[in-house]
Amino acid sequence: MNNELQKEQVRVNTVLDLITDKISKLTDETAQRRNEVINVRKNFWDEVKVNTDSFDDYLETVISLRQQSQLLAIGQINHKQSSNRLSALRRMKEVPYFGRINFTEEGLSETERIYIGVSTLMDETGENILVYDWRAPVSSVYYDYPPGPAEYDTPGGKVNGVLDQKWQYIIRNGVIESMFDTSLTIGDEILQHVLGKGTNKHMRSIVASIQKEQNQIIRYDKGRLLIVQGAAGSGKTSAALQRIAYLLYKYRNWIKADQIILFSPNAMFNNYVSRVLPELGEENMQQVTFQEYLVHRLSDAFQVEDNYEQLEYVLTAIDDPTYKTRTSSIRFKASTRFFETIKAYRQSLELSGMVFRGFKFRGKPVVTAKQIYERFYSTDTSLKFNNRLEKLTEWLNKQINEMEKQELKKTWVQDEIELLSKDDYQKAYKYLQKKQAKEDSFDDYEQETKVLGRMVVRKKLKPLREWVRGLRFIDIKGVYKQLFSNPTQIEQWIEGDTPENWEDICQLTLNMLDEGKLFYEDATPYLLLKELVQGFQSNVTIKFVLVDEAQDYSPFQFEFLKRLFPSAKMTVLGDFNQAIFAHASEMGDFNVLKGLYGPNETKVINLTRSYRSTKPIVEFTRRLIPGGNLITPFERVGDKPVLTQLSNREDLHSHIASKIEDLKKSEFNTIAVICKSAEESSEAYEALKDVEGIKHVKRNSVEYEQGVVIIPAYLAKGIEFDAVIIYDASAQVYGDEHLRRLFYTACTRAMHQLHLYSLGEVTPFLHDIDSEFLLLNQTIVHD
Ligand SMILES: Nc1ncnc2c1ncn2[C@@H]1O[C@H](COP(=O)(O)OP(=O)(O)OP(=O)(O)O)[C@@H](O)[C@H]1O
Repeated sequence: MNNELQKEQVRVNTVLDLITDKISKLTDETAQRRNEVINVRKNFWDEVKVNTDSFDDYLETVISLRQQSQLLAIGQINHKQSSNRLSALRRMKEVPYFGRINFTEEGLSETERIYIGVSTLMDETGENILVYDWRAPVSSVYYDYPPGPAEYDTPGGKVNGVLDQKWQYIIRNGVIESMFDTSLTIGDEILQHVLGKGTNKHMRSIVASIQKEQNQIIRYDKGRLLIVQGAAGSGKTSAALQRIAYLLYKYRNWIKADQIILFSPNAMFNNYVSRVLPELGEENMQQVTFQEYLVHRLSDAFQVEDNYEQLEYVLTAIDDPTYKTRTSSIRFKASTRFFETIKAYRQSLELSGMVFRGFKFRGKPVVTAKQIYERFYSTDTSLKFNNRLEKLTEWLNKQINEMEKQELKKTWVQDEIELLSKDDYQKAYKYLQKKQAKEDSFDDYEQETKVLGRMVVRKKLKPLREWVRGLRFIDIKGVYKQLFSNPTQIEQWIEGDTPENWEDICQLTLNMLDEGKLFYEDATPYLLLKELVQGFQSNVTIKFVLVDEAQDYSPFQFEFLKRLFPSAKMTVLGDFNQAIFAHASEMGDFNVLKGLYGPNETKVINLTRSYRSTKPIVEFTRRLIPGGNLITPFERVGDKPVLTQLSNREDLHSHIASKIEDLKKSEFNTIAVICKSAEESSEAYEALKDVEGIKHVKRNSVEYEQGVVIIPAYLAKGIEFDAVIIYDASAQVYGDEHLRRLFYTACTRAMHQLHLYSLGEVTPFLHDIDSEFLLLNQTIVHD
């Protein structure tokens, strides 16, 4: 052991002793606080005197209740703080820190050694920092600078200085396994160390090896919108999660984890990333999929198609007679042009065209749709649309009031009074007693009948009033349908030409709506139109929104998110080379998004270095896409991808099965057989189900499975596997140019090994790839 290492080990030992000591004290303290909370809970009602006889007694009861609740809340906060601190110390006991900088602040003569770890650690006096949290302002120097002049931002302004040395440590169980002077060594040993290992069941934090450009993403907090465009495996998701941890640290007094929301592609991905924040000592943010939100808002009116159902259709239903119509419809309905059309359509509703529903009471019309229409369009058009709707609501309520008076006189009311329950009579009696106290005299019987009658009628009218309050008299489905009911009328709202196959699109849409179904491509436009008409629902408590796999969202959906979260800053992360949905061509890059909050509020960061896969895999995958030469592989050795061409399905399955067995022997944690679609996955599973432990991942799978899985490419998005087998890379399966990005997405899931199989002629995507980058296992016929 060299001298420097020995000295550093001594420091590690001292720090660990201190941590052990703190853990032991804090364990007692936490237990004590826990007992305090339990005691308050147990004795809660003993300390509260419940007495509501007089107003003073009531007041006293409320005060003592409030005091007890406060005591409980304080106890719970104290307990949570000490138990959080305890978990942080326990984490530090394994790895107290991972980095160090020697930094000399301008104007000071002394060079300070700043050690960086997952959390702050003070010495016994509480005055000196032994370890700085990775999110502390000074820690950014570690991630941002090579030795030389350096600076960092603090709330009080910039601090300048000189970074003399930068060290990285690998500490396991309290022992320094290795330490590197990163200013001297070439390459990044920590990265090599981390990336060389196999996959984990859950994504891990990258705190010890955040790269400079990733650090920019993590710490950016200026404009409303941060756009991250990054190659496959460049650490977009990792940086997004570190960013959340950073925001929770920086704004710890202002925001809580549930004020941050991450939009992710599916439930399995949620499960895959669920450990990163707890590992960093933070609570998880809210995680949702856009689909979940759509279902939440629309499922009482429609059966909403799922985004993967739509994709599966696009991938497999080529022979369907309406295929062309449907795909044009998907592209058009996701476009900015359709968004503008909807806005223009909504504008036209100011003058005419709203669709209303009349309503009946006891089988007789109260107001007809025609009357509502006439009333609405007789209001002053200079008023705002929603004010006009308010006025209409008032008018409708008046109609109900009028009717209430008329109904009171009718015989059905008497019949209903007789059917009233004891409780109802009691209520009427109490009401009358109160009234009697105010008024000198009245006719008991007559009054009672009136009160009971009103009670009956009001109860019956309640649903109607709620109906009006919920603006259900607006037939939103009818308003949306109207947009498609006459194919030529779109000309008045659309800019430029009518979309391709428009007449057929209209018919297809109407058919679906009549069946009570909403295609995925219709869901956001429908919801947007609904909100443009009825007023927007918004959530102002959310302060940060992060959208991962953002290339799969349409500009429409972003517009929607912006309106839904008006107080939030947005981070959008994506890669257009992995845009796999049929509407993808509508947004070839994120430039459209610059208009969302305006260029001054928008920052774009590009990530071009790919960390997930070994160098030979990246050398291959980057050749699959245009502009792939801009992607730089991280220097990690490995085997070249291999292509095996087979002429019949039995051979294909036996080769894949034996490859899986070989890979299992290499002790890889995760091996994925990636298919084009769910349909192909089912086929592959049927043929390979005898492979021991093989699992079939479907749309509704929640757990990210280890071992061997068969999975459609679109579900494998965002996650990674030690070894990937492309089930069938033939021209038959990946013949169409629009599948290039899906194919690229599938191949880029591999960390260490990539094996491609092809049944017959190979996909044209591989034709131009030199055998230097893709080893051929069998003879391939090149065109
Ligand atoms: N700075 C880093 N240090 C260590 N590992 C890293 C770093 N950056 C990325 N990685 C690793 O690279 C892999 C890919 O990262 P991640 O999934 O975040 O990339 P991505 O850009 O979201 O990929 P994709 O778009 O393909 O889903 C992960 O295993 C991650 O841990």
